[in-house]
Amino acid sequence: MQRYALLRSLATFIKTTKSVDKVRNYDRFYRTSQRFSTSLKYGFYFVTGTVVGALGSIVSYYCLYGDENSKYRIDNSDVVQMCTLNGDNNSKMIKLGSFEGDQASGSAEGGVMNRYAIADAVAKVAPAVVNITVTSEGPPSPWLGPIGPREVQQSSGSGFIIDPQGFILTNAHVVSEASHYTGQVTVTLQDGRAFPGKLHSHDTLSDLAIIKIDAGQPLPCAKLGKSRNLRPGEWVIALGSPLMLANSVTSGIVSAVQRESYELGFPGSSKLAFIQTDAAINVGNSGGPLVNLDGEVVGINTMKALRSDGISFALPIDLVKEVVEQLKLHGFVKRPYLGIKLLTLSPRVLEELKERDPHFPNGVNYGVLVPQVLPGSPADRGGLRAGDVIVEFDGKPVKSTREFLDILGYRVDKPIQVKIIRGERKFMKTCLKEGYSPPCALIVAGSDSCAGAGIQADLKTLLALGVYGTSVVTAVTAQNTLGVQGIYPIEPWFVRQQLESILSDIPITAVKTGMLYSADTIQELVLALKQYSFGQLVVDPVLVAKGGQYLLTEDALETLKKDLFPLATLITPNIPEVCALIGREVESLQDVREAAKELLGFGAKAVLIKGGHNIASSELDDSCIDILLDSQGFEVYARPRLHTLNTHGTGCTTASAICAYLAKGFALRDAVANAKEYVFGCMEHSYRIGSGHGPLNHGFHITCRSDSKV
Ligand SMILES: Nc1ncnc2c1ncn2[C@@H]1O[C@H](COP(=O)(O)OP(=O)(O)O)[C@@H](O)[C@H]1O
Ligand SMILES: Cc1ncc(COP(=O)(O)O)c(N)n1
Repeated sequence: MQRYALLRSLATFIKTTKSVDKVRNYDRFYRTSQRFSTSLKYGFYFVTGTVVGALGSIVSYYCLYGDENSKYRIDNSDVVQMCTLNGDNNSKMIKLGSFEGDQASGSAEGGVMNRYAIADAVAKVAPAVVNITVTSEGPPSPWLGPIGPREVQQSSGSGFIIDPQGFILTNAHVVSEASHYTGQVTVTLQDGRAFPGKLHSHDTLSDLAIIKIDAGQPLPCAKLGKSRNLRPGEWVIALGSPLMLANSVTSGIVSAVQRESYELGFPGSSKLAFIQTDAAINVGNSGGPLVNLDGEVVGINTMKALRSDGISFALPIDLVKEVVEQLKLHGFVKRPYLGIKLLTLSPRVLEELKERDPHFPNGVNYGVLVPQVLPGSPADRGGLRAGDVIVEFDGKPVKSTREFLDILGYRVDKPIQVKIIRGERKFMKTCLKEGYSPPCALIVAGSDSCAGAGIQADLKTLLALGVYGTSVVTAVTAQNTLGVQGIYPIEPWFVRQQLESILSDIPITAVKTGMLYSADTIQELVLALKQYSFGQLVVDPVLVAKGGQYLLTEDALETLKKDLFPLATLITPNIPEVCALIGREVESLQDVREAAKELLGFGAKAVLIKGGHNIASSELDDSCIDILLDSQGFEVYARPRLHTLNTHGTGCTTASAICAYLAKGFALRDAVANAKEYVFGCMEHSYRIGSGHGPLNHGFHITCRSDSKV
């Protein structure tokens, strides 16, 4: 009867608590996932929305050709044949891997699995597995508002003790969703003792959180194994509290060892690769351990696919260990940043590249291609260039982006040697692995007290697009949606002082200018730009506000054209500004094209004529057409005209959005296209504020609600 002993003791711990699911229910995000990955057959509920953020801009895959990692790695030879464990016959045994030591993989030669193999593994880890309940207040009653009683909400998930002093690991979503980290956490141990838990630290990107409890005595800990040793087909066990049933055990096999997050429809979070398992994982299992037959934790159960049985995902413990180390050290996770894009050179990709590009280096048989290096990034400073093929990273050969990312790891501020092939030559470069910091841009413009245009709009735009914005103020305006009531110019020498403060310290990769007000201020700006490196320059020649007030003195127009335009990557006049700059009217699209050619003559590399203002011609129908002229010729960007009064700051926002994309390393034409989409979204979701030309909604992707539409 021994085989049932553990099950009986487990049954005594099964408690029913009022609980809401905490396992990731992927169905809710099915549509979002589909947008990203049309090939996905299943719905997924992702770890957190923020996953698609910072890391994606750090090192991201070019998935044009797919990746060899995206193929299922299960291979028949890896799957161990099982016989049933039914009956009381101890002699019914199957051979399975020994999993001992630091071998890269278990082997069927090494050990024997008996009927208690799973129960024995469970016994080792079960005392460290906990149930986590979060109690929080629900939203205010729709009838009584803040004065009414609030419903008490409870949610529950799993976790496990990793330190005898009471540190417990779980998923961040177990403790965040219901409560935004403000609810009360209760941790119930396997023996039924319950303690209040405190959130020690969390990392939403990897969906991990550490909870601390004070039990007054050392607690049993789970032993952490190595996920890199896992093999498809290997037995694994999931422990936790599915559907409120605390101390539940399920088992299955590893279905895939490295299910990349982009395969699940989560682009950007390229560092995450999950263990896929068919062990039954249900709502409430989130944060619980996935364990090997040695009773060692190899993963954290994090999410499951709906519309299918037995497709669940766990965060690999090797990644978890690195995150936990940082969480314990700093309370947050510093992620290494190099600033490159990567493409695995699989045999198929190599063949295609060699066919397409006669200059592709002959000697390359494997490696990772660098299609883009972000300007000013650690990789750029280390000497990496677009087109390089990385063949060795930190002394280890690299054949895929996954191998590259695994070597990159989580530690920052460490120099790392990169062996590359460039053309027919091999080079060794050293890059410093730095913590991620966003690209930095500088805005030189006037302040708009109404905050729809000027410096305020520009900074909001940069923030919304993931760029760190700095500012030099040229003038302060008293302004609202009806017009500009007053202008207080900043002395040019003080504009210069602001410029020096920023350009001498912050690594600026793009500058945008708006209202410059006077010729003297333009001169100071030109001098500073000639003295410091600043990347790309977008000049929005702000001449007149929407209400008709002049934002540039008359004598400054010539200085703008003669001295500033020649330094510009792009100038972005609207139609009235074009007329003022070339001294004649434009009435048709043909006129606009002619004007663009003339404006390019002032020395900027490109000109974008913005089409928010109607021109006399009926050619435009009901569209807003912007026309770009650069060294490659004309490019047209068209969008339907939105019938809204909220156009305060459209020009500033367009130029600063282009500046943001340039700072992020986008090519000019892509920067313009993306900026146009962003401004359209800001306008489409703008609020009705003020009684004149209302501002845009620069944070529409954060605040967007159906009632926010005008
Ligand atoms: N009503 C509108 N509907 C859609 N897009 C618009 C509208 N008004 C302006 N835009 C777009 O906003 C950007 C800024 O253009 P514009 O309004 O001409 O600049 P400015 O604010 O300098 O006058 C352009 O991309 C333009 O096409
Ligand atoms: C300080 C300042 N700078 C620029 C503008 C132009 O605004 P728009 O983008 O609507 O042309 C403005 N109204 N105020």
